[in-house]
Amino acid sequence: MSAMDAADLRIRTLGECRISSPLRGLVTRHGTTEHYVDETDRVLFDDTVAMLAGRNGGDLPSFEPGGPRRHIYFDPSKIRVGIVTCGGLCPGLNDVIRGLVLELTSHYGVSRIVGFRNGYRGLVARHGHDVEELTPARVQHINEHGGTVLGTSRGNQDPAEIVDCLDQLGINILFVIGGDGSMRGAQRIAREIADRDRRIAVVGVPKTIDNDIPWIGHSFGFQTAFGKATESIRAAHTEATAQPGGVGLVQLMGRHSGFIACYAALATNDADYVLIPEVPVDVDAFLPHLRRRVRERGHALVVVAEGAGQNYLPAEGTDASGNRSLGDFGIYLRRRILDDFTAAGTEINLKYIDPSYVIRSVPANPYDSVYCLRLAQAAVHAAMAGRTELVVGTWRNRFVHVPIPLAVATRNQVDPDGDLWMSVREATGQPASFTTPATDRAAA
Ligand SMILES: Nc1ncnc2c1ncn2[C@@H]1O[C@H](COP(=O)(O)OP(=O)(O)O)[C@@H](O)[C@H]1O
Ligand SMILES: O=P(O)(O)OC[C@H]1O[C@](O)(COP(=O)(O)O)[C@@H](O)[C@@H]1O
Repeated sequence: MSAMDAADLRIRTLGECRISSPLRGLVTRHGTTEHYVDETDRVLFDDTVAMLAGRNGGDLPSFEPGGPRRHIYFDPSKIRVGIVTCGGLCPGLNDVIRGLVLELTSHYGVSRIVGFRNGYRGLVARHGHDVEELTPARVQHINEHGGTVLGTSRGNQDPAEIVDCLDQLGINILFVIGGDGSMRGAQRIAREIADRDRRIAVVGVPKTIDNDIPWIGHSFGFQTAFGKATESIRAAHTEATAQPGGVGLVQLMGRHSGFIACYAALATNDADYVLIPEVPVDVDAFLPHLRRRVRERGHALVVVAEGAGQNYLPAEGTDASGNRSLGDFGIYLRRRILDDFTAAGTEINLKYIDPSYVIRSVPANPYDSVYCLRLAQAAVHAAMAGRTELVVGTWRNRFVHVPIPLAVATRNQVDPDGDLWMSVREATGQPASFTTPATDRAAA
C-alpha cells in the first residue's frame, strides 16, 4: 500500500452531535453507568500496520471504536434512511439488512427506511428509482433465506446521478453493503455529497465471501461459505478413497485470496494439496508430486482456489486481448492431471467437484448471523452520530470505524510466510511451493 494522506486515515463527520441519544436499555446491571463509547477512546494500529499505512513512527494512527454515542447528529424522527446491497452474493446479506432496520427502528425510533433494489442501479433515475419500504415486519424473517431481498448488481453507475437520487428522495443516511468495488463507489458518492455540501452520511458494511477486505478480522458469511465448501471436500475424499487411482479435485471460490480453500481444507483435514493464488504453482512441478502421492497412498485430494496458478496459466488461459484469464484453474488442472497420468501409464479415477455458487447463496449460519447483527448495530451507531465515508470493521477484537480510503487501499490475502499457510502445509504435508528451476529463474 502506498503511503496515505493523514486525512485519509481520519473519520469524517457531518457536524457536531447535539442531540441526546434516544437509545434505551443500555444502562448496565449496576444501574449507574450508561454504555456509551468514550469519545476519547482509540484502538491503536500496531507498528507493522502503521508502517504499511505510511505512518512510520511519530503520530501513530488509530481507529475510532464503534458503538453507541451519548450524543447523535441526526434527529431520528426527521430522517429517511436508504439501504443498498451491491456485488456478488454472500451469506448474511439479509441478516445485515434486517439488523440495520431493527436497530434503526427499535432503538433509535427511525421510521422511514427504504431499500434500493438491484444495487446502485436502484439509485439511478434512468433505471427508474427502484425502492421498497423496509419495516420491522418486512424484514422479520428474511434472515432465514440466502441472497438479498433487495437484489444486487454489478456495473458502474454515475455517483452524480446517485446523489441526485438521494436528494430527490430526501435520504439522510445511505448504508452500502458490498465489497471493495461497492466501497469505492460509496467513497465516490460520499465525495460527491461533500462537493455539494450536503449532510448525508454514507456508511459501509463490508461484504466479501473471499474474506479479502482488510481491517475486518474476517468478513461476514465467510464462515458459512467455507463450512458449506467442506461438504464438497468430504464428498471428493469419499470418492477418491473408494476406487483405485482415486483423485478428488475440488475448486472453490477465491479469485485473488485463498482463504476459503485454506479454511475448508483445514476444517476437513483430508486434503493432500491446497493451491491458492498467493502461492505460485508450476503445474509441471506439481504433477509428478501428485502422481507419486497417488502411487504411494492409492488416492489423493487436491483443493484449488479458482484464482490459483495465474502465475502459470499458458497461452490458452489468456483472453482475446492477451490478458491472463482469471478463475477456473481447476478446470485447466483437471485436464493436465488426466493427460499426465495417462501419458505416464498411471491409473486414475478423477472426480472433479466445483460447488461454485452453492457456497455463497445459502443463509448465514448462527455465528455469521450474530456477527452480521453486530456489524449492523455498529454501522447504525456510526451513521446516527454523523460519521461518514467509513466502513465498520473489527480490529484487535473491537468494532471500529475504518475510513473507506484505508479499507480499499489493500487486499486481504493469505500470507505465504504466515501462520495460516504454515497450518495448511502442516496439515497437507505439501512443500512450500511447486516450482522448477525454470520458474525459479523466471521469478528471480
Ligand atoms: N471504482 C468504482 N467506482 C465507482 N463505483 C464502483 C467502482 N467499482 C465498483 N463500483 C460499483 O460497485 C458495484 C459493485 O462492485 P463489484 O466490484 O462488482 O462488487 P464488490 O463490491 O462485491 O467488489 C458495481 O456494480 C459498481 O456500481
Ligand atoms: O460470478 P460472479 O457473480 O461475478 O462472482 C464470482 C466471484 O465473486 C467472488 O465470490 C468474490 O466476491 P466477493 O466480493 O464476495 O469477495 C469470487 O470468488 C468469484 O469468482
